[in-house]
Amino acid sequence: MLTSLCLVAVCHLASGTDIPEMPVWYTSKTPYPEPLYTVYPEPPAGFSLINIQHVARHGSRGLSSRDADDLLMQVWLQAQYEQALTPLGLQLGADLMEILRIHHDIGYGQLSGLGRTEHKAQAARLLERIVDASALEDLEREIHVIHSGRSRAIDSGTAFIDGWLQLRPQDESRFLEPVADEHTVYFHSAEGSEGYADYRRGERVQQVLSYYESLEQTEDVARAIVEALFTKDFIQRLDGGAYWFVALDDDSDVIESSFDVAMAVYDLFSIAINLTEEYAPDFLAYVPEETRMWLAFIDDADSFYGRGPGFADETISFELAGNLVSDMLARTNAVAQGESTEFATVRFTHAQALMPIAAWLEFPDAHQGADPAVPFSYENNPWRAARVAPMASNVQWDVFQNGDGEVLVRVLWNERIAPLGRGCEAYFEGFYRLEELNRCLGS
Ligand SMILES: O=P(O)(O)O[C@H]1[C@H](OP(=O)(O)O)[C@@H](OP(=O)(O)O)[C@H](O)[C@@H](O)[C@H]1OP(=O)(O)O
Repeated sequence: MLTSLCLVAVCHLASGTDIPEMPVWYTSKTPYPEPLYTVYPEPPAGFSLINIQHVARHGSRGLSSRDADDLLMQVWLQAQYEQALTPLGLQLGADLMEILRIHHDIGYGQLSGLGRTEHKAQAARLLERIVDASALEDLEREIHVIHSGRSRAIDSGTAFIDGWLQLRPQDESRFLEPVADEHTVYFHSAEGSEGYADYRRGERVQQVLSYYESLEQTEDVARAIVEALFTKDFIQRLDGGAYWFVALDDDSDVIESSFDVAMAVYDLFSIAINLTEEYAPDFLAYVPEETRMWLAFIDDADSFYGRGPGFADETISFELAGNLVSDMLARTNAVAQGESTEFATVRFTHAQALMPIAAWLEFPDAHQGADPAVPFSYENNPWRAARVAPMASNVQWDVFQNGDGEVLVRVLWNERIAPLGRGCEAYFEGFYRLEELNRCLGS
């Protein structure tokens, strides 16, 4: 009795409600919160694992491009030249030098040591989850590897496979050559995504983001950050247009205001927590406590409209995730019908896929669009990038079949049981009949 109760209790905890708490000012660059429990509900007797469908964001990384570090260094050097640094501002210089050095060593947009660790550990937990599966021992059943084509995604796949082979070296020949497939895992950059690109850069999104930037609270937060670093005269010159700092690698990345400085400081804080294995300095000292929530909110709003649920009256910000779901369904059906010998397909991509698929599948708190007349806020919407798509976030389907050919799919989100939306009826908690998934998720 205790065992079954304990299992039920743990399963409930592993059902997506045991998300480890993290600082409320973490957003899309949150390192992966490993599940507190990895005990899952099992399928009924007679069902055995036949296939796994997996898609994950790359692991923790450095800055995606040379911007916040380079730009802030330019601002700092100008302030130093004008003797316009506060004592904290003086300290910032050494930390900027260190973060620039780290990026020189690992490269911009690259996986960090923590990122590799995250994916190696995910492979180990997946194997632990399916350890009794007889199909795992059928070395003729191949494993497909798909990525976005960008190095951090490719390297995440390599780390995942390394983690897998450390435990099962006999599987080396099962992993097929990794291939890039933008259509299914990088659909916002693939052919046919022009409508999304127009939306992402279009007036509707820019208007709502400009609205947030215009708010008095944004001004107050920016001032609190810059006044801790620079003299008032320097800040007045900065906001008066006296300077125009441009990123060396991309002239669209500029700092020309206190707001730009504040977001750059926040970006460095956000990325430093991805670089713990590189001993990156802690930028939290430069983000006063009273500013953190609002900066996180501004960052989340950009992700929410850019690749999350977006506006409630349209689906353009996430509808292309249907390409990925269709691929997962097609492969599952092919194996169930005996038309494919794949054991698993593992995919490695970006927030641009994991945020939209969470909205498309209508996972809890991941899909509520914003009323066009009432902009997204932390008060009116539960969406948080740190929970929806942290680094290495993932969706996994464990596919089971019995002797009668019936198929059940265990749906996991960030390695926890998660209920699907879109009217999908669960067979029981965490499990869906494949025919139900074809009905509620099929195109
Ligand atoms: O704010 P940055 O420039 O880091 O934004 C990145 C995206 O990172 P995110 O903001 O989603 O944390 C990055 O997604 P990732 O999953 O690869 O980390 C994306 O690839 C990169 O192009 C930037 O997105 P943007 O929409 O081009 O600003």
